[in-house]
Amino acid sequence: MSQNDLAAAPGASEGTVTIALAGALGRMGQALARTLDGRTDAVVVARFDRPGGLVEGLVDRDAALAAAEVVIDFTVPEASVALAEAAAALADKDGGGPALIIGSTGFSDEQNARIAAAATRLAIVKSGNYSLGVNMLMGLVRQAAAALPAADWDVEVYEAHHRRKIDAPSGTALMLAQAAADGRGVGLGQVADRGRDGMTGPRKAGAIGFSVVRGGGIIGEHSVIFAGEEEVLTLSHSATDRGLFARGAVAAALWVKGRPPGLYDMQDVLGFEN
Ligand SMILES: NC(=O)C1=CN([C@@H]2O[C@H](COP(=O)(O)OP(=O)(O)OC[C@H]3O[C@@H](n4cnc5c(N)ncnc54)[C@H](OP(=O)(O)O)[C@@H]3O)[C@@H](O)[C@H]2O)C=CC1
Ligand SMILES: O=C(O)C1=N[C@H](C(=O)O)C[C@H](O)C1
Repeated sequence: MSQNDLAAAPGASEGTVTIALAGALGRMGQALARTLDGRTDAVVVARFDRPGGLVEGLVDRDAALAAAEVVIDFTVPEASVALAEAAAALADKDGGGPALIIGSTGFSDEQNARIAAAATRLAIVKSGNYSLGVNMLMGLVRQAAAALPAADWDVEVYEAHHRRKIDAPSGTALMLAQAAADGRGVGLGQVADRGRDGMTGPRKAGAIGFSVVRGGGIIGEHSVIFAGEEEVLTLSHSATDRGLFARGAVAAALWVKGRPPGLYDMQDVLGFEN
């Protein structure tokens, strides 16, 4: 498929954001295709997935980068980093190239740094969760963590996902823990307790603990538990359909078009104060 064919995709027009889907064959790629089906404000002009093997309707990554104004990427960390660096190279070459919406999770610190470097050259929105509810929950968690003294209230983050998820804790759990750490004015790296097993001894003062469940088809459950000696406050979110994340990612794609280079998140898209 040539760039001209792509530009002539049904529904594409001046007031439309043209979108390429990375990870098109995956669960989120398919949810995005369903969400975008029939829309005229955001139109899919290219789809791609893991290289190798010809699948009808897919193009290669570089053709997709050349064709779209925004790439929505729900894949794996190494693919997202490679995509960001390829898009940054295009931006360097002729000031063109698409903006990115990155939904993948499970990044290492080194991978996050490479995406941040790419974002000095193009606009990237990156979030571990594109739902309105989770982004609202982050503010509530920050507020509760700031108000409840760490000496009396222990923070635990619980998450549950389907049996096919490959990273843990989830990107959302890490974002919620970060919000709690921000509320307390501490570094998450210093207080995170990511695995308990055996004779652990008593709970470390000030720790933010994680619990991870994997099973069946659970779409995404998250709770932040504030446990006091005589009362427990739990702030929770349940996702019941992946279309939720897809709609949020499309809203981010509409928002990012024409933005200057920078690393944005869903809080920026929603206009929430950080
Ligand atoms: N931020 C958010 O709101 C959300 C984030 N996610 C995250 O999105 C990611 C994807 O989730 P999900 O759709 O469930 O996972 P899937 O495994 O169903 O889909 C990922 C797809 O990406 C493909 N892929 C792998 N490598 C490449 C590559 N180099 N180039 C292009 N495509 C590639 C995979 O191919 P193959 O199967 O051959 O490996 C697969 O088709 C996960 O990290 C998940 O945690 C999920 C939901 C919401
Ligand atoms: O892998 C998933 O499915 C999901 N991943 C994201 C995460 O890691 O937080 C978001 C959502 O919970 C679904």
